[in-house]
Amino acid sequence: MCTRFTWQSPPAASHFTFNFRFVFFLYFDCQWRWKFFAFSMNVLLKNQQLTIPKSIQFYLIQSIFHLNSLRQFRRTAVHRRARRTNSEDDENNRNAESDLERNLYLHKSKGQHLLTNPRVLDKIVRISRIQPDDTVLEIGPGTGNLTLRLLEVAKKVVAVEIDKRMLEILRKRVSESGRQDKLDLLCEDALKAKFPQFDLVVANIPYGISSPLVTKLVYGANPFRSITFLLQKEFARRLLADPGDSEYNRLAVNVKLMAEVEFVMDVSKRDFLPCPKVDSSVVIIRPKAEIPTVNLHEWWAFTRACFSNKNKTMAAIFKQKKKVMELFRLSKMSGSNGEHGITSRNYDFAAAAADDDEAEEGETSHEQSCRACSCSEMDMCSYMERINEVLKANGFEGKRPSKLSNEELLNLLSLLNQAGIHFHGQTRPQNAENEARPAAVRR
Ligand SMILES: C[S@@+](CC[C@H](N)C(=O)[O-])C[C@H]1O[C@@H](n2cnc3c(N)ncnc32)[C@H](O)[C@@H]1O
Repeated sequence: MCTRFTWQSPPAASHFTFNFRFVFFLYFDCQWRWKFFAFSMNVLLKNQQLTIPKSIQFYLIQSIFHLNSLRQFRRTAVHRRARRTNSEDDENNRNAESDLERNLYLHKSKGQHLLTNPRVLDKIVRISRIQPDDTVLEIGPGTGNLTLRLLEVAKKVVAVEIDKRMLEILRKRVSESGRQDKLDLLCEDALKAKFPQFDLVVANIPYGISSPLVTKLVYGANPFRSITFLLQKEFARRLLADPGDSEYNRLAVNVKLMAEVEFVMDVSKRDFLPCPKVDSSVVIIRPKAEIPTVNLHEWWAFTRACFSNKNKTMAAIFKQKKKVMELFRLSKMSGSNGEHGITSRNYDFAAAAADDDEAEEGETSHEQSCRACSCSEMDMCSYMERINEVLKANGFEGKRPSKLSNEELLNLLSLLNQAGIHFHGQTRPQNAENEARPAAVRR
């Protein structure tokens, strides 16, 4: 049996529906969701045969006009604000933008959002306190909106850019300014490049490489005075987080060991071309005057173990058989790595940071650990027991990594090391000469 569907004409249009259609047409130049909303309301009210008093109809029409003009006003204001600057800035930005329109397709995958607000650019340069004899490292110069300003105040700028098309535009703009002798350009991936000596870093970086790049600089071999970075707002908040904050995480812990992070300002997404989906923040990272004496490989492995479950208690973290087995495997494995001579100089912390971002999502499987570990069940149990004894004896059992300060974490690591528990085989006493040394020094 089949049911026949017959179309029945809708009830005669009431006075209201006529007016509501008018409202619908007023919305015609608005976004699709408003159109959809107006259309659904029209159908709904028509089928219900509802009538709405004339005063409310009038009010509705008025609000739509009001909304439209507000939106228009906001668009104009943002546009005007982005352009408000002195004439030279205007000229430079216009040239770059017209170059872009003619030649460039901006790749979101490479984080190509150019900072166009001159007031923000000026402030970034001002707060970086660049001296006339400084060499500045800039990662991702793009078309050079920031580079041109850096060249005005620094002795030299070393710019590392992955996109050749950007470099062409940058070269052209810099030679027009007559400062090409002060600029060294490297067409490379900043994560793989070997940076020459520099005094400080100032950059609006591609947000996709924030974590390994910060790690590479803070744990790298180049001493620096400060790093001024424009970062995604959420990432900046994570860097700035303190123990107990919901954003507190392993990256903050590792960076805070070596450096201090200071918030400078938030930057609206409307200050970029093209406009990204997220807001940004400027932060300054300065190396600590005194860095605790700790083996960085050991610290790295320890914080990795703690922060993969940062809200569990320490006892719960180190009771997970899979986790402890993984630790035991790593400590054995890196013991053998010592023969290959991993030292702070050649250990790639940036690559490890990139790996860790993924590792926090999923760990090695139980079977993988067992296979790689090749240890007896008894060895493993005694390792686990020793960890738990130290936690209990020193009151760390019920504490959560996300609430512990770096001092407390350092203390716990030292207690565990004293009890013969190492998270990275290379750090055992016989390899003490491999002690990792931080590159960050205050100058
Ligand atoms: C957010 S844009 C900043 C552009 C410019 N500094 C500005 O503020 O207008 C990031 C720039 O970094 C470049 N970039 C992306 N990934 C990179 C990488 N791995 N190494 C070096 N540069 C990279 C992009 O091509 C782009 O020009």
